[in-house]
Order: sequence, then C-alpha cells, then structure tokens
Amino acid sequence: MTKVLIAGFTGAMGQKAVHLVQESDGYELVAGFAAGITSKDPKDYDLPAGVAIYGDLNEIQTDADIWIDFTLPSAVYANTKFAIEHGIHPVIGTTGLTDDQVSEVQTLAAAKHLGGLIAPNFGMSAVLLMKFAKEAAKYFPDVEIIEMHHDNKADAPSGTALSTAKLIDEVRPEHEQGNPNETESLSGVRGGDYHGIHIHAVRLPGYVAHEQVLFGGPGEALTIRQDSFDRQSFMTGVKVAMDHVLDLKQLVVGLENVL
Ligand SMILES: NC(=O)C1=CN([C@@H]2O[C@H](COP(=O)(O)OP(=O)(O)OC[C@H]3O[C@@H](n4cnc5c(N)ncnc54)[C@H](OP(=O)(O)O)[C@@H]3O)[C@@H](O)[C@H]2O)C=CC1
Ligand SMILES: O=C(O)C1=N[C@H](C(=O)O)C[C@H](O)C1
Repeated sequence: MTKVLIAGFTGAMGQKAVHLVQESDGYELVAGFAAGITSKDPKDYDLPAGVAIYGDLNEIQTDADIWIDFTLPSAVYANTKFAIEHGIHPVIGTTGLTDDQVSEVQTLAAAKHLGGLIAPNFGMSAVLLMKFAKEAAKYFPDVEIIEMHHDNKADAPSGTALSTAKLIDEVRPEHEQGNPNETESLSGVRGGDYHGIHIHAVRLPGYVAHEQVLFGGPGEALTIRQDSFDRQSFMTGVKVAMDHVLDLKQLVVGLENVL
C-alpha cells in the first residue's frame, strides 16, 4: 500500500483528492493536514479511524510516502520543504511558488534523491492548452491571456496563466506588442504584464477554472480556450502523479513531463 497525506484535505480540491485516494486500489489515506481544523477526530471529517489529523505543520509525524498539497500560496513553500526533508514524495497542486522557491526545493529534493511533481494544473485540457499556445506563439507573437476563476480564488494571476505566459515567452520572437504610446485612464485596465504578455484575471461566482489565450495577426485571430467545469477534471492528473511520483528521480515541474 502506498500511504498518502493530503495537505488542505478540508478544501475544495483536498476533498476531491481524499475521495480519489480512497477509491484508488493500492493507496491508503494515512493523514490529513489543514490549518483551520477544530477537531482531530477523523470521524468528524467522515474519515476512517486510522487517519491522523493535523492542524500544524510542526506536529506532523507520519510514515506517508506521498504528500498531496492543495493548500494556499502562503503555505506551499514550507509544506513542500517539510515533505522533502521528511522523505515524502511531494505532489504539489498549490499555486504560488516563485521561480526561486521552485529552484530551491528542486535542489533540496536532488540532495535527498527524492522525486516529486509540481503541477500548476492537473487538468488535461489546460495541459494541452499550454502546449498548443506555446506552438502558436512561434507564429503569432501578439498574444494576451484571459483567465477566469471562481470568486474564492486567493491568488491572481492563476498559476496556469503564469505558466502559459512563461511557455509563450520561451518561444515568442523578440517583439514590441501594442501601441508604445498607450495610456490607461483607468488603472490596471490592460491587466498584468509578464515580459510584455498581458494577463487579465476574472473572478466570478459560477465559474470554476477557465483560460483563453488570444493571438492576433494581420486580418486574423486564433483563440485557444479550456474549461474546467468541475474540479473532478483535475483528478485524472493527480492520479497520474500518484502513480508515477515514487519512480521519479527529481522534482519535476509540469504534468506534461510525466504523461
Ligand atoms: N494544480 C491544479 O490542478 C489545481 C490547483 N489548485 C490550487 O490549489 C490550491 C487550493 O485550492 P482550493 O482547494 O480551491 O482552496 P480551498 O480554499 O478550498 O482549500 C484550501 C485548503 O488548504 C487549507 N489551508 C489553508 N491554509 C493552510 C496552511 N497554512 N497550512 C495547511 N493547510 C492550509 C485549508 O484549510 P482551512 O480551511 O482549515 O484553513 C483548506 O483545507 C490553490 O492554490 C489553487 O490555486 C486548484 C485547483 C486545481
Ligand atoms: O484556484 C483554482 O481553482 C485553480 N488554481 C490553479 C491555478 O491557479 O492555475 C489551477 C486551476 O486554474 C484551478
């Protein structure tokens, strides 16, 4: 049995992950970690008696093999370090790690000879959108990104939008986009700017997770869009990660690298 700890087990994604682990042959949920718990009795979370419940990182004592993380951008760095330092393979879905933090945890994982995965998006439609957008950007250097999420989302832009911009930036020909004399009469109206790529973040009830990448060229346009209508869409990728992470030799970034 592969033993799994879920950080953020009470949250929207954490709950989906709990069900995934419980329904998956060969996996056992051994622990749940969430900051705001009011009880340490697993029954209060409809979990079996053997599942340990933690509310503080420093309390955690576990023999888990895998650490699945769906917490908060403010918590994910400390959590990832903790997992690696304790020999637990991290599967990190939480967004918000900076490039420097990713490098640091990769170095730490390498020193411990521990594999893991950081994926800004576990949904197949988003992974494919990023791949297609990177391809299109070679031919359409004029591009903007619109990401749309539920209104409980803590961070903006989404990790997926930022990853999309980084992938486009890798291949986009050197390019000055838009009117150099443009002004904003309403602050922020042109969105965030990642190396000249504008990102617009929409937060609305009813939405789950959606992204459009808009390319424009002389007399034509290309729009690539993905929609996660249900958080179940992320569980296919989480299961792929669970199935592969014990065999990985390094801390990999991006689900596409283990598919
Ligand atoms: N990679 C992917 O495919 C996806 C990634 N995400 C990302 O996952 C993260 C979680 O999203 P979502 O489930 O919607 O968020 P929720 O707010 O629903 O859940 C957050 C969870 O984290 C817990 N938590 C909060 N602070 C801490 C802390 N300091 N230490 C430990 N646990 C903590 C919360 O517990 P409590 O309420 O008790 O504080 C709760 O269980 C976000 O970063 C989001 O962007 C989301 C969807 C897909
Ligand atoms: O908070 C969310 O919901 C999501 N977060 C991830 C992100 O920031 O990209 C993945 C997906 O967009 C859902």
